Amino acid sequence: MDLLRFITCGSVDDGKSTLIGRLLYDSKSILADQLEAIEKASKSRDNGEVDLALLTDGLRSEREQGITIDVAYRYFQTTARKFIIVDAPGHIQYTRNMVTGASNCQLAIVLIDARHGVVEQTRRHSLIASMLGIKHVVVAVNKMDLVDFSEDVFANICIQYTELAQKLTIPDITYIPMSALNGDNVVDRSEAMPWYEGTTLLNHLETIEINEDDNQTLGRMPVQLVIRPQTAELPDYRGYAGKINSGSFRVGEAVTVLPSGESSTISRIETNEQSVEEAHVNQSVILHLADNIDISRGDLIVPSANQPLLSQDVEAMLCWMDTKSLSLGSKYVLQVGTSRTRCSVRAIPYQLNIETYEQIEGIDTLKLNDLARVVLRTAQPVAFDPYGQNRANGGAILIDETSNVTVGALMLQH
Ligand SMILES: Nc1nc2c(ncn2[C@@H]2O[C@H](COP(=O)(O)OP(=O)(O)OP(=O)(O)O)[C@@H](O)[C@H]2O)c(=O)[nH]1
Repeated sequence: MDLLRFITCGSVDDGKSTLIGRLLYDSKSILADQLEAIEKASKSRDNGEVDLALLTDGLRSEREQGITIDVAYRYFQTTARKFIIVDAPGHIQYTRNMVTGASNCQLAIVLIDARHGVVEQTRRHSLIASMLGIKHVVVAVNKMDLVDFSEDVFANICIQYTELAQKLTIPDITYIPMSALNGDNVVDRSEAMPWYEGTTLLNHLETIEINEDDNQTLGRMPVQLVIRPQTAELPDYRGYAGKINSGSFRVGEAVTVLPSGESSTISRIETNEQSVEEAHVNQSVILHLADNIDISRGDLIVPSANQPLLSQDVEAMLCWMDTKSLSLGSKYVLQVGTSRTRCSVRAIPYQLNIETYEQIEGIDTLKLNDLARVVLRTAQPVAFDPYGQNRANGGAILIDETSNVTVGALMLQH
């Protein structure tokens, strides 16, 4: 059964927690004891109805403050698919959490309160989803019950969003009018909106085609470990273990090891202690090469016929995640896959205004949650693909050398 990982984002009070609760409740993914606990907790509230947001608001501090403060993950499953919900908080200061949560999602649900239409947060979340290469966005127009289930209100919001999306790169956008509170169009079709001919949210999540999103053509395997037992039984054993990030590899294929550029052919592929002829994306394998070449952790094995970029000058979109600002000229460690190298920030061509998408030039420092284009110079050449072509080998992080803290997320470009 395949897995869909999606993120939910919206402003505070758009109904994110209620929507997730409704999805779990109506798809019968809640355990009986959880339900009982929620029913009890709800009774002490105003009207005694089951408060679905309680299901979702897992963190104690969240309940104390009444807002979501960190990324939370929830799992559920239907007969069609397994799901991981990444629940990102709505607050402006938590852009970095959304970047963290969304980086490996295939789909984003952008919640819009039908009464308010597209707001600042809609622009911000959509920009981040687009930057992170999320191909599928569901615009969930929620609280339709508060606008009399009006088709006009829904249509206007679709127009507003389409306009915004023209400045972004989101290939697939689906609009669904719903009421998370009442359950309209979440799992069950709404009777209150007969004018809506589309599918329900859950049905959309269950049926959307995602397999083609994984990059099938660019074989990339970052070496995690060189295995050389050098025991009496296995005197010559030498394998390179790692997880295939994208594409596939087969026995007999000519490969190149980066950054050294040395070449060989694959002589054997092991997975689960079996030899296989071919291995694919997301499989953990041990590759054996016909020639003895110098390979260590952090190297990237790629097909000789289809190599990534290799450069010491790297451009990227950056989300700055540290409370300490970034300034021009600062030095960090750049990590791509398993490879690490030192780098300095050579230039900040522009910062992105997250609401208007304008490029602001002449910037020399970046604050927490800022998004900007940066130019880095690295100590060692870095092997990478442009993020837009291959998320798996085009995403990177910046690490502060002294604290070892991740301070930035990068989408590498040409
Ligand atoms: N009328 C109506 N109210 C809704 C609907 N969905 C959510 N609400 C209400 O809106 C309020 C906010 O809902 P939440 O689910 O807590 O909002 P949220 O977006 O998760 O907020 P945070 O997680 O704190 O960022 C609650 O009072 C919900 O009952 C809806 O479809 N219709």
